[in-house]
Amino acid sequence: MPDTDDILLSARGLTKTFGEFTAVDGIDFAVRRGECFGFLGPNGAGKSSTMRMVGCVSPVTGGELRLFGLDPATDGPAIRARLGNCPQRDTLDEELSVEENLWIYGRYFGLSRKEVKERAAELLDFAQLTERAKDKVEPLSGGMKRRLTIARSLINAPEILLLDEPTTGLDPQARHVLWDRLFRLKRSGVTLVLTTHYMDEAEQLCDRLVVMDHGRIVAEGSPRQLIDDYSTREVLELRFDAEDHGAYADKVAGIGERVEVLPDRLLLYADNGDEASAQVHARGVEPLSSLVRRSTLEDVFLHLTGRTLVD
Ligand SMILES: Nc1ncnc2c1ncn2[C@@H]1O[C@H](COP(=O)(O)OP(=O)(O)OP(=O)(O)O)[C@@H](O)[C@H]1O
Repeated sequence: MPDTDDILLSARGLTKTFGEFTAVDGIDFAVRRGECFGFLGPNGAGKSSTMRMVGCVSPVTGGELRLFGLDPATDGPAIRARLGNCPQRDTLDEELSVEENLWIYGRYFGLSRKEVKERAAELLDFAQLTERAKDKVEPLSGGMKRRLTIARSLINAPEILLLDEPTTGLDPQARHVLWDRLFRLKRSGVTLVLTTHYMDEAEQLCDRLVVMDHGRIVAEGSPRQLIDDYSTREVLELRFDAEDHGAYADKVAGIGERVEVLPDRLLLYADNGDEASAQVHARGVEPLSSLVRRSTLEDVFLHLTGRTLVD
C-alpha cells in the first residue's frame, strides 16, 4: 500500500449538482505523487465538473475533497499556488505575444521580473516555442496554442498539473508531440491529472485511471488491469453485408466469451481471435471482412456501459 503522504489528491463521496441535476455523483478516488491519473468517459460524464472542483474553481456540493491535505473550501489560494490548471479551451491572450502570455501569468503568481523571464525561457524551450517567442498568439497552430497553454500553467512550478481534455481538436501529429511533452513532465516528477474521451490517450499516458459514466465511477485500474478485468485478450471484428448485424449474433453465439453488436459490425471477444475466426468459418458464416485486434479501453467501456466512447 502507498504511504498516505504520497496521496496528493483524494476525494470521498465527491458530488456536484447544478439545481436538480447531479453531474458528479459521489465519487471516490486518490492520486499518488508522480503518477499520471486519468478520468476517461464520454461527453457529459462529469469529468470537467470534477476537474473544476479539483482546480478550486467550482465549489464542492457534497463529500470530501483534499489536495495536499488541504480543503479547497478554506484553502483555495494555498492549493492553487501549488497547482497548474490547463482548461479545456485555451484562454490565451491572442493580442499578446507568446512570451508576454507567460510573463503576465508569472507576474500574477507573484514572481519577480527576473524569475518570470528565466522561467518563461525554460518553458518556451520545453514547449518547443522558443522560435515563436516574439510572435503573436493568434496565428499559431492549435497544437502550438495547446503547448503554450500548458507552458503557462507550469509557470508556478506546480506539483500537480490538471489537464482537461489536453488534445481534443488536435490532429494526430500534434497529439503525439503533446504526449511526448507530457511524458517528459511526468518524468520530471510532476503529477498529472487529466480527463479524456480518447481511449488511446488514456492508454498511452495514464498509469491509473477511472472510467466515468453518468457522474459515477464504473471502474478503476491501470489500462492493462482494466483490459484484463473487463475484456478478453483479443477481439474479432466481423462485418457483414447486412443492414442489421444483430441478425448474425445468434449465428456466432458461443464462440469466444461474448458478442457485442454495433450498427456496422459484430465484436467477438476471445483470447485467441484467429481460433474464433476459424470457428466462425466452420459454421459456414461468411463475413465481408474480419479483423483480429488486441482489446483496448474502448472494449472495456463498451462492456461496462453497453455504449461506445466516441459516438
Ligand atoms: N454550469 C452548469 N450548469 C448546468 N449543468 C451543467 C453545468 N456544467 C456542466 N453541466 C452538466 O453536467 C454534466 C456533466 O458535464 P461535464 O462537463 O462535467 O462532463 P464531461 O464529462 O466533462 O463532458 P465534456 O467532455 O463534454 O466536458 C453535463 O450533462 C452538463 O450538461
